[in-house]
Amino acid sequence: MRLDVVTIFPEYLDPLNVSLVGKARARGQLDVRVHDLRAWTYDRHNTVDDTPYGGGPGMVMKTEPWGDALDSVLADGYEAGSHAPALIVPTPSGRPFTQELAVELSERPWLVFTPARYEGIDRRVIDEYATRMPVYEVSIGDYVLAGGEAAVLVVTEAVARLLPGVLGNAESHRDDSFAPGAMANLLEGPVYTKPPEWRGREIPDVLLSGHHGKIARWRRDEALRRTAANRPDLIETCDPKAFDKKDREM
Ligand SMILES: CN1CCC[C@H](Cn2ccc3ccc(-c4n[nH]c(N)c4C#N)cc32)C1
Repeated sequence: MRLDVVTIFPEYLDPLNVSLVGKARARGQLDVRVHDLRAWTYDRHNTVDDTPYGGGPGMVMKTEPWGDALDSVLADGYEAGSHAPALIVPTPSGRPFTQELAVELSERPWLVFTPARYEGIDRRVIDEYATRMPVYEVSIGDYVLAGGEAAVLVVTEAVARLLPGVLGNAESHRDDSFAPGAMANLLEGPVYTKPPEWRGREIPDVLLSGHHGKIARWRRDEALRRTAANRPDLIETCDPKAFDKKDREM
């Protein structure tokens, strides 16, 4: 998979050099290219913004730098293979970014991110590229950030960990929250490791029992309890029949 990011803060994407994404890049599983939008400005001040038509607060990012930047990035054609790019536009007015959408994006060969700043990008840029490729306007949550770069980090990590070979078996995303199956749409339960006693706090006996069926049932019950407490909205989306089937397997 290839990821391109066009931004006025390229250094904001430095975390893509470390940890899971950094390792995937080093192994050649991920090709990440970060571009400074100001490289496509030609005035003395490297201007990327201007006042909004119709008035209002803040500034709007100009069409020309974005158009020149995206044309340049897309011209690569990704070795002119059958690599259809998709544009990923972080915005508070976008569709919620979910695990389901992460799975959908992880199946695409090429993602081009356009994290904006100020009050966003002149709408004509999105409309222009929507004539050429799929555009995903996504929001990472119901709060307002100052720009889209944090969303690029979030989406990239959520997508990269789903790519084949990026997570080792030990870190499998099989039991992820929101992954399909009996644990679908359930939050993770509590986790424990050595020492067996810490400041008078011990490990739940079932986890020391070695009885895999009981452990699996306990973990599911804990996930249900935590989901009911923190995300009751997800409870209705669970498939109770999946639990019966899972119980029969335990
Ligand atoms: C007051 N104005 C309102 C419009 C947005 C302005 C800041 N901004 C400019 C570009 C941009 C991109 C994403 C986000 C963002 N905020 N919250 C999320 N979940 C996001 C996501 N993905 C925010 C952004 C601030």
